[in-house]
Amino acid sequence: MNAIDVRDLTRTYKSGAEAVRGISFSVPPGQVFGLLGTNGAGKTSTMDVIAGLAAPTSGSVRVLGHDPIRERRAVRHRTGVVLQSGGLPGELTVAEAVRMWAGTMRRPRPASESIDAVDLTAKAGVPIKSLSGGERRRLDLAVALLGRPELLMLDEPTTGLDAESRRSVWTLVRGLVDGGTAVLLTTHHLEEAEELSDSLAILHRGRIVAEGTLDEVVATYRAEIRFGASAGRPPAGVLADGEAVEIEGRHVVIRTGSLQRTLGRVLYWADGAGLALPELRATPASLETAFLALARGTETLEAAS
Ligand SMILES: Nc1ncnc2c1ncn2[C@@H]1O[C@H](COP(=O)(O)OP(=O)(O)OP(=O)(O)O)[C@@H](O)[C@H]1O
Repeated sequence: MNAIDVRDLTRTYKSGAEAVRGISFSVPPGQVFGLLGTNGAGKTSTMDVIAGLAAPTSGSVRVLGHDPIRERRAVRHRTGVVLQSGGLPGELTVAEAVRMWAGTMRRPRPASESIDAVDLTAKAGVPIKSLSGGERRRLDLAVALLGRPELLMLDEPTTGLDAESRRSVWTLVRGLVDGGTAVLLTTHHLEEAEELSDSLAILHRGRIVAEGTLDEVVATYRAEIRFGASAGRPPAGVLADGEAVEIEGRHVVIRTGSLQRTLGRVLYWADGAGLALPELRATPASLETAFLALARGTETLEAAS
């Protein structure tokens, strides 16, 4: 059974804002599903429905086979959630807060084990209000881990964490996933999505615009060759159909579905013309390329062909 099944989900706010406009995806056990997107794309609106905090406007959501609102009791003990606003009382110490949460669970891990898993043992006696932003984020994660969840929902879990803490959270998440936990992850850190996601979807204005494994998503975007505009555009015949050439600022930019072939042609042209291509750079497609293409409103290769 899938940890999450989302079918034709929409969510419209009272203001009329259509935050989610008909999305479907599934997350099997033991996998990380990355939900990515531009600001306001609908990630948090989707996560809230899956976490049982809001009802869908239409469509259906199943979490571990259950309706996350109507069958909340069946779901609550089997899931862990890290949302953007962790709401633990600031007067309590780290250890007190984690023990308090453990008291509400059926078979919690020992509080010290959860605290240790997020490297907060040295801060166990410190009041939450004195923690740094990154330490609070790790405390939220410690609480989410307490119930040995089958599904972890992580909404931007490493925002505000330094590079070392971020990596230790990644290692922790991968360890849980190797043990069979499913993870729904939203993040603005593309490196994090690349590092953790077994599959991912990119949301844009409430719709999924790209979905699949990292390789599948990236393969639908174009690689880029760029060099100084002083060299001029390659003449007709150098590039194949469907390869776009533009002048962007001081650079000639060529976007292509076949980096090796196009680069070969460009270099052959430049050699023949006795041109040195200033600041030549060839960049394969990546999640970053995909995002920049979204921001520019550029079509994917599939849509363009
Ligand atoms: N409570 C609300 N009332 C009305 N509109 C809302 C509400 N919450 C979010 N929205 C709108 O819904 C859309 C999606 O917002 P959402 O927070 O789900 O996006 P997001 O992908 O999580 O964004 P970000 O990356 O900026 O956190 C946005 O246009 C936002 O303005």
